[in-house]
Amino acid sequence: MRVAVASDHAGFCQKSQVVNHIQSLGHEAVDLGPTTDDRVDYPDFAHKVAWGVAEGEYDRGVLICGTGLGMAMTADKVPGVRAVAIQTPGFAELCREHNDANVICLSGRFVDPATNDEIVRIFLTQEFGGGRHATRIEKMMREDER
Ligand SMILES: O=C(CO)[C@H](O)[C@H](O)[C@H](O)COP(=O)(O)O
Repeated sequence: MRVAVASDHAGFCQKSQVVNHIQSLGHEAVDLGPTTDDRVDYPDFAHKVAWGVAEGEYDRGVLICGTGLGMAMTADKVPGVRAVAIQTPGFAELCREHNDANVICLSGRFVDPATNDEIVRIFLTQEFGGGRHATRIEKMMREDER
């Protein structure tokens, strides 16, 4: 898979590790910035990843900020994107199996790097369950067309 990765200043400390981890899992990771830990506005980076996924340039996206919350709120507004803030491996599994998430947003301030690595691994390996979940995703995504 081709995976876009970006952060703000609060997630910058974990971004390189996440990029390296994605590559070690056999995927292509594209770092969309920032290049320093200078203070930035997370929507600028959430938009880069979310639009890249929405337009098919990337298969998945990973965003990292302080909490993951602002990144998720921003990315999820882009049509075609299903972005969620994830803090545990269990939620990572379910956001793929039940919700077919295509962007996850990690916390660089409240979740340790090893846990985020495991979250990313699950995000890139867990399949969508389909069936009853597909019906719900169809209903969810209809809002993007209104
Ligand atoms: O999700 C976020 C905002 O909802 C992020 O945690 C940001 O990284 C955070 O807001 C940055 O805060 P700062 O005080 O500007 O470092």
